[in-house]
Amino acid sequence: MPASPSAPVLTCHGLRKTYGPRTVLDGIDLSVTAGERLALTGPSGSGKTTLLNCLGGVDRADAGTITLAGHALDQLSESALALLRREQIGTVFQFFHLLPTLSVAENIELPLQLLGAPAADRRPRVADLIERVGLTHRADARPGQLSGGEQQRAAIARALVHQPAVLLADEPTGNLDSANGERILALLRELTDATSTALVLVTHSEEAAAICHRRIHLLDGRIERTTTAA
Ligand SMILES: Nc1ncnc2c1ncn2[C@@H]1O[C@H](COP(=O)(O)OP(=O)(O)OP(=O)(O)O)[C@@H](O)[C@H]1O
Repeated sequence: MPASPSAPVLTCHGLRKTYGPRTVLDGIDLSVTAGERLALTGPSGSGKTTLLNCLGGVDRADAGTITLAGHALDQLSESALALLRREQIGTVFQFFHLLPTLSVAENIELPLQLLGAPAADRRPRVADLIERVGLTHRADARPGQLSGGEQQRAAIARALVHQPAVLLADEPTGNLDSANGERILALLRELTDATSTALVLVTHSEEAAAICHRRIHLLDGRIERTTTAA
């Protein structure tokens, strides 16, 4: 499964993050190209989620640089960073984080609304994504009426509807049984291939790491090893 040989869409150099006296990330360098899937693995507490949050601009690092779609995150104002995140990042979580009062279609449409896309542009994008994740027949349901696997499929559609450069996923199969987990992984692979979206995937699961082109294993906030899929 060759990744696109294009320029990196997300890089970090010398990333460092501390919480009080504790150094949680200690000099992380990585880069991801368009269409590439990168797994972040490592024991509990090794810094995976902290790294994902820094890469996504949710947390500010204490030192080092992060460049997303050509923009150095540490040089952006809060409002410019928020806009860049909205445009260039999609996020999938373990517990779905869909808004319970909105329908599946409305949840998926939300990123486009927040970006101010006209309704005429939003509708075909939403219809396309709902179909790709196999939820057309559930478009009007509320998230609470869906199974966990269906909620995660809706969350993936929401994460990709605005065509971000990077999809960040934190244990996306962690709350699913193995059959639903497999379906979610197949979907992530298929959709990131089809859209050339880079994926950074935090996981404890071998099956999830196996859909990735490369794996970075963290230990105590440092990269212990990097492996490339055969
Ligand atoms: N807001 C915070 N304040 C203080 N310490 C924090 C904070 N967030 C994370 N940490 C600490 O940073 C370390 C790394 O946490 P992180 O969540 O990144 O690990 P992880 O590798 O994702 O773990 P897991 O696999 O259990 O989710 C942990 O020791 C954690 O307790």
